[in-house]
Amino acid sequence: MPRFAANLTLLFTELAFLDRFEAASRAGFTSVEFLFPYEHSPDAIAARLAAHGLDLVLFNMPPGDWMAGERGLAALPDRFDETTAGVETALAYALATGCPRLHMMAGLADGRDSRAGQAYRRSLRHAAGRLAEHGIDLLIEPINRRSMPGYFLDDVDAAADLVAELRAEGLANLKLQFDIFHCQILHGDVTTRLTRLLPLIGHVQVASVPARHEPGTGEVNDAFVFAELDRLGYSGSVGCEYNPRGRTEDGLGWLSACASGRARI
Ligand SMILES: O=C(O)[C@H](O)C(=O)CO
Ligand SMILES: [Mg+2]
Repeated sequence: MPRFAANLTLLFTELAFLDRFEAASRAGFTSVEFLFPYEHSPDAIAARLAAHGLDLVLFNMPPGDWMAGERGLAALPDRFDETTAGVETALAYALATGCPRLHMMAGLADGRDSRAGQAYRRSLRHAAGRLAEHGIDLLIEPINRRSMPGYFLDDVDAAADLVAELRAEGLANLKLQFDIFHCQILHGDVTTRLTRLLPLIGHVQVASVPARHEPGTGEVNDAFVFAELDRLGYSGSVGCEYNPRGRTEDGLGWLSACASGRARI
């Protein structure tokens, strides 16, 4: 079975953010991810990770004004300075915590807008260069527009093509963030895409479809997908980026079902 990372933005929300690290460790997780750490210092995050023996496997670069509805800056032509400042901010957290990969969100823009496409490539080239200096990977994630209306990058195959294009230019640390939840909503055909795109994938995430709850509670046989990841030799993590149906701990039975190798969760 893959190594599962607790997403501390969505899980254990019964607790304050900094208290979620201990809860994740107590629940048996050895790694975590989250959207944004920026309300806390890098040292505070690093201290919680160390105190509870957790690895941090992913977080997002600053997304602009999230509360005002912004969902990233990279494809916004007039926000490059803020984008580059965000890379430096995220890099400080990654270096303090040992996080090996960062997700750069594109923002709300028309995917057919050439100016947005040029801005996106400029942002990715800059960020990949800065992160490569420290051996850190840069990830981009296609997100379905039902979950995030207006999001610039909303197609898995187009995202993979862009990763391949820029990797061929030399951005070897640019990788695809493959969220099973978004892929199922956008396209279906999840395991075929996982197989075809595996060389480009830097991180996987999971949630049930359509409700975005615990794995195994939706239309996808998530246990089958996890077994396929094993068969494919995927050595990364699977981020548990779902909204628990009740108390987080009460919904973790799927983890032990996976560990026991049960065919369905
Ligand atoms: O929503 C998602 O699936 C992304 O992983 C994310 O972090 C932006 O919300
Ligand atoms: Mg995701």
